[in-house]
Amino acid sequence: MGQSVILHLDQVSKQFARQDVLAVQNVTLTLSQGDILGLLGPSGCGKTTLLRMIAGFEQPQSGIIKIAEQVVASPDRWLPPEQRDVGMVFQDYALFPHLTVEKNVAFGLQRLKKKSKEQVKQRVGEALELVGLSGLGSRYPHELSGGQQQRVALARALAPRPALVLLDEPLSNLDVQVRHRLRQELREILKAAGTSGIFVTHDQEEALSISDWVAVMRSGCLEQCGTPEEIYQHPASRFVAEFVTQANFIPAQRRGDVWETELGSFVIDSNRIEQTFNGNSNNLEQVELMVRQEDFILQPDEDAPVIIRDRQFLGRELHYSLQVPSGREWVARTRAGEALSIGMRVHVSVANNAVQVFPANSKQTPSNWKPFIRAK
Ligand SMILES: Nc1ncnc2c1ncn2[C@@H]1O[C@H](COP(=O)(O)OP(=O)(O)OP(=O)(O)O)[C@@H](O)[C@H]1O
Repeated sequence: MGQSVILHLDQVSKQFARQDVLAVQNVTLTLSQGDILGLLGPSGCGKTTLLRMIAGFEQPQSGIIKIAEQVVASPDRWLPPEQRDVGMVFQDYALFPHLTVEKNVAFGLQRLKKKSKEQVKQRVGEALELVGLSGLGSRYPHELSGGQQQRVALARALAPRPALVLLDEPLSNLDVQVRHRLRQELREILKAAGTSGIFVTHDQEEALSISDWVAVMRSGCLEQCGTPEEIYQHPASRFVAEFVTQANFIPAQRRGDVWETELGSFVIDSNRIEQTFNGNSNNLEQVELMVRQEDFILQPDEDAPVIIRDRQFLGRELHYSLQVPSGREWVARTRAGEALSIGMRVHVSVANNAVQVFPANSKQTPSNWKPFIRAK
């Protein structure tokens, strides 16, 4: 990460009243100045609760939260949201309908004392320019598109130049094209402002494309935190692999140094397997090999046992559902070119033998387990 630390969470937990399980459990993480963190995970995993604790809308049961070196929540200290130097952007924009764009943005500056009218005007102008809305200051929210309204919300959060901007599913109310465009803009705006940001999403692609760091949550816990590339290429658990990469898992049986699968055999160096399973691989007979959708290579072959059950055309890509003799279904993704027909038999191989080994049939990955990547 960069230099100075903007946010530090130490063992932060939260349990809501009348709930048996913790909504957030012992989360520890650090974010550096200027970095963007995506909080990713399925519905109910605790993303919003964690964000709200950082913002000051929820109080943790235990743990410490520091923003820009200042303790904002701990067992004996609590700062309300307005004293935390954070900006917040909500999913539904939360603009004041009766105020113009300028006044909405200026509202964010109210808590900054000793600002003259001119200074407020200048800050509002700068914030609107940053989000590309100069010239629209006298409009009302209902005179703007959804994407423009969300940019006003972003300008309002950025105008006071907070240490940190927190965004709760900021793009999820927008239609897909605007969402894709604003994704890139959001990153550029935060980078141009030099502001650190944390945004919550359950959209893998969104998290990977906007963030410098991605934190994947599961049942209140942090399952993995890393760069988008690390998360995608080296998922630390089967949960992350399934949630982020939507990879295929193929059972493999040991025959000496060779692992046999429905796809054929893979030679995997036994030292690496030892490392992967922390020296507990002696009696290991079965594993699962993870193959990412884009690493499958499909070739028409009348004698092959794999059949194309379905095909989806997605513009630049084709998605194939593959039916294999065991009854499992795999998914392959190829660049759109000559499409293979539904019902066709195909020989399936793996590009560069890029498989990753996971414990067999284990949705619950042991905590001391490290993934093994076959060299590409
Ligand atoms: N105010 C509350 N009172 C009681 N339980 C709550 C409250 N807010 C959230 N929860 C529970 O805490 C857990 C985590 O919720 P949270 O909203 O943080 O999840 P999330 O990952 O943001 O989900 P989503 O993506 O659906 O918004 C859930 O089980 C939820 O039902």
